[in-house]
Amino acid sequence: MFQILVSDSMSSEGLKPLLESPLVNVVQKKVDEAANELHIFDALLVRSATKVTNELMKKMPNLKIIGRAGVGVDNIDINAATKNGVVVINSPDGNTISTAEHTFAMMSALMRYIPQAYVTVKSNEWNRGAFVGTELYGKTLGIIGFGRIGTELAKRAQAFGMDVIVYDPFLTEERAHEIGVRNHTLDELLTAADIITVHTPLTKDTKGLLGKYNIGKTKKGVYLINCARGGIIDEDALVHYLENGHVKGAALDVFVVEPPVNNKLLKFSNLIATPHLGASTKEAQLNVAAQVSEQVLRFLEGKPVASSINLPTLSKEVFQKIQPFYQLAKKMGNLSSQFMKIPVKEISIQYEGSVAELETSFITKSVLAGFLEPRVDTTVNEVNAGLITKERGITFSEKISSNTSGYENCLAVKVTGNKHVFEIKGTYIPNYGERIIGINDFNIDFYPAGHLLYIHHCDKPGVIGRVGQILGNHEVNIATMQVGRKEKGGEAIMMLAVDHSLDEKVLHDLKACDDISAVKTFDL
Ligand SMILES: NC(=O)c1ccc[n+]([C@@H]2O[C@H](COP(=O)([O-])OP(=O)(O)OC[C@H]3O[C@@H](n4cnc5c(N)ncnc54)[C@H](O)[C@@H]3O)[C@@H](O)[C@H]2O)c1
Ligand SMILES: O=C(O)CC[C@@H](O)C(=O)O
Repeated sequence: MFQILVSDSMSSEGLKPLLESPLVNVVQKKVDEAANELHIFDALLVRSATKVTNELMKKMPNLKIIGRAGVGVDNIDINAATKNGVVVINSPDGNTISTAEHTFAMMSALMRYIPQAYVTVKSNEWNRGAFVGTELYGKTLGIIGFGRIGTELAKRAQAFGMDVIVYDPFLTEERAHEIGVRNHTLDELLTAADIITVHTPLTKDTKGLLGKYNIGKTKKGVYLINCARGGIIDEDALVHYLENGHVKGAALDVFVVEPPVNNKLLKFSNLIATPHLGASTKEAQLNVAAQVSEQVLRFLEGKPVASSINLPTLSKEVFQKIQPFYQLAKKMGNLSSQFMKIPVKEISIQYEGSVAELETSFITKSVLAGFLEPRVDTTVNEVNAGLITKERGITFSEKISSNTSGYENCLAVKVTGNKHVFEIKGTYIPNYGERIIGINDFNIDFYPAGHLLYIHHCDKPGVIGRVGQILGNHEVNIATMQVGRKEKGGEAIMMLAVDHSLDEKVLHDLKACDDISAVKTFDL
């Protein structure tokens, strides 16, 4: 019989599939309370309170699967789970509606001073003049991050007669059109919206997305809402703009540190807050617990699971053969995504030579996982990449090519957006490693790892020297440098590996250089 530890509070209705199964025994205890019996458990079910660290996993040698009843897996050390051979699953859409509704409730409460007014009535005050609110009707709601929750929120706001504009660099026009919203640039949204709400994952691109500079571009009197992850709205910047009155009010369900300790934001009467309650409804808790219970049971019965976010489902032997290509594919997908920071409609992958004889569908999923990684909240892997790609309105295809590029094996990825196409080619050379051998029409040869700097320039004497000079002036050390061109004196590209990530000032100086038409950086 399998032993299951449920360490955070979960809906017992949702846990029914496990509680009623003759295959498993369910123990509902906090990890600390189960300290002496941790070694017996095959599965661990958590919400966000239990921190699943490598140390905890080491105390659970029988552990096979961790089920997260919710979306974010930031409380689980996924890398350690993968290394320890533990599958991690989550329930990506079980709490979407609840979180969208909570955001809507926060917006209404914010604009009508409901929490502030409630406190005064309970203190026997009757001060109607102090709480003159603002209608939602006719206001422009700016949604940053238009995934599952952003979409549900938009539908509700439209029903209230709000004008909804969105910013999501990965949203396709078709999908925006389907839901009846307009996708804008971030600057357009910031200057046009009366209320701005964020629904992105917390990534290196979204951390502090609404910081001092960007909030400074918003309308005076703007309202800001964060029911996604603490830190997407920079907390110090928000203090600054609440203090000077530029931001009229803010609503937060999430904080950088939870529970917040000595947080200056809490002193503002025009800031309303809830203790991470987005997913706290009976329905959401039932959904997420039921989804996770069913998947855990399937897994323990040896059946495939749908929402695994870390481990592949191949046999060890097959996996070993494709592992080098799997890593190359992931990096190529990731580079494509970083090159094309715009909506994408289609991804096609072409296989040539010996790689074409392997299990290419798995390598394709690895390209997709690498592509999605910078764009989504949960860890994407070969198990869920296809599904998430389709959910994002992106089609994908693979083809075996009879081309001969001169390499023993070659992988080509083509990413198509509305106006732009990006192509990248790679190969794996045994005992030598992964190489990127083509970018768009340029032949090049570099190792895809670390901090990379890409420059599109004119093939003229002195350009490479000026690049070296600028990097030197900024104390940036160049590890390697490769150049590719189509013809003498024409367009050319260079790819440099540098010792650390580059800041805006370096990029600014490079972009200001004559004969340089594009500069991009990548961290792999
Ligand atoms: N408060 C809560 O209790 C609660 C509950 C559920 C989810 N969440 C959080 O809400 C967030 C959104 O969840 P979801 O299920 O809608 O996720 P999702 O993955 O469906 O949507 C996220 C969207 O953000 C977009 N995005 C990524 N990077 C971006 C960027 N730099 N700029 C603009 N958009 C960007 C993606 O394209 C995607 O469309 C997550 O952080 C999740 O953890 C909070
Ligand atoms: O467990 C919770 O209530 C929080 C869930 C939420 O933040 C999520 O990411 O799904």
